[in-house]
Amino acid sequence: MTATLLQTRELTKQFAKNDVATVALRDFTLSIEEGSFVTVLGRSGCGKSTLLNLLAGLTQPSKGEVRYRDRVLTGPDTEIGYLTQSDTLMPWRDVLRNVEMPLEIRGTPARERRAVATELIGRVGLTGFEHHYPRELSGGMRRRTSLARLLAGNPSTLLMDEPFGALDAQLRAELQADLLRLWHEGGQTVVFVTHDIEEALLLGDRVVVLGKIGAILLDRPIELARPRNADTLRVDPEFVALHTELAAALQEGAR
Ligand SMILES: Nc1ncnc2c1ncn2[C@@H]1O[C@H](COP(=O)(O)OP(=O)(O)OP(=O)(O)O)[C@@H](O)[C@H]1O
Repeated sequence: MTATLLQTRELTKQFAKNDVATVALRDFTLSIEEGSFVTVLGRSGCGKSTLLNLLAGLTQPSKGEVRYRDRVLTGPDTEIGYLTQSDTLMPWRDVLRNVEMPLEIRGTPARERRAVATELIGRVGLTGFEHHYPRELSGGMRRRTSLARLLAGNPSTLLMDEPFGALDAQLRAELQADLLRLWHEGGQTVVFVTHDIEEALLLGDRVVVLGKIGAILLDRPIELARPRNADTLRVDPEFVALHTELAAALQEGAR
């Protein structure tokens, strides 16, 4: 039996700016099982990034709580890794030293952190680029470096906010495949935010569709066989039916 790892209870987040209040998320309740790959699908502005920031412990809820391994999350946790939409690589550090960062923070001895970082750089396909700086890399290579840095912290949970959104279709497909392989090898729990239906179906064990202020419009297990190949899936009747169902839910949420 799988255990619940991450749980939100009536999570609400309200922002105030110039005396105007915006509710980004209201009474959001969700349980995520350990080792699962959950994709969160929703249109722009529905509260996806707000949700991930709360799950990462980076912001505190206005109401409700996030529980991680059955304790209330009150701040960032080294077990929870977060890959944001934008690049947060240190421009003055080369690939190797960027990937070493989480290990450095933890006080891992230099020799060991070099070995771990070098291995991870290999796993994301960047061997040979250890001494390149972020400005000398393509967008896809920067994302791979960010992924390696995320894994260097050895988190058991990966929160990913549209991590491949800005990449061309081919690169995106490559990184999706890399991520699935790394997840398969590592067994982490993944919460992956996207606004792309195909991406949600290609990656997830379960798709949660959000409407306005984080209302759950649909929470659907995805039983498509793995490994999933985008080209063959597109003509798979089960995939087509799921795509139609998710598109309808998204449309409903826009009303
Ligand atoms: N720091 C903030 N201050 C004020 N309002 C905010 C803040 N962060 C988010 N919001 C508001 O909360 C709502 C949800 O924003 P959020 O970034 O979570 O949406 P999203 O679904 O991630 O959007 P996108 O897909 O475009 O990234 C929006 O109306 C946004 O303007």
